[in-house]
Amino acid sequence: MDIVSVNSLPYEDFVDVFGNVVEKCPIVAAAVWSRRPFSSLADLVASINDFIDALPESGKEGILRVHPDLAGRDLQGGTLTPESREEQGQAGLDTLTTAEVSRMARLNKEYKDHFGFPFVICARMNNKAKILQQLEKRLGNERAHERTRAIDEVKKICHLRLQGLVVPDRSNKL
Ligand SMILES: NC(=O)N[C@H]1NC(=O)NC1=O
Repeated sequence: MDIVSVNSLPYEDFVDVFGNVVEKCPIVAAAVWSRRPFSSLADLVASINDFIDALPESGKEGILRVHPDLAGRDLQGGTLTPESREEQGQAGLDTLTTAEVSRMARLNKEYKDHFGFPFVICARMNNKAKILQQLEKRLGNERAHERTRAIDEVKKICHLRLQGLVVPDRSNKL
């Protein structure tokens, strides 16, 4: 879809198409619809990022809390969103050894117990080794810093999901 078509979508269709660019947060798409027309894909990305940045810290933590664990119960039970399933698969999280699954589960729990939200990282920009390494490293961060770090990852995931939905603008190709 090009940006002209994006701008012509009624809000119901806009939310159907973009409702999961931020995992399980269709309210983000519903909110930014009123910021149309978008001049480009980059403008749509910026509008979503601005909306997220303007949320209170509790809202940002809410966004983090609806993310599924990496290599967690939803992956094993087949209840991930299609987007998350694809991303976790690309990072190799669906082919972990039993020992790796246990290690991931232990670290995910430790992280969640410590921060009160799940560990979030853009799986497609990483692989299982890097994800485990980052999980251990970020456990040592101060809470406010880590919340910002995790929201930055949400933005990266969102950007890649949007790139899969909106064709680049013609002006960018010239
Ligand atoms: N917990 C977590 O990071 N989940 C997300 N990461 C990603 O790339 N897709 C997700 O669902």
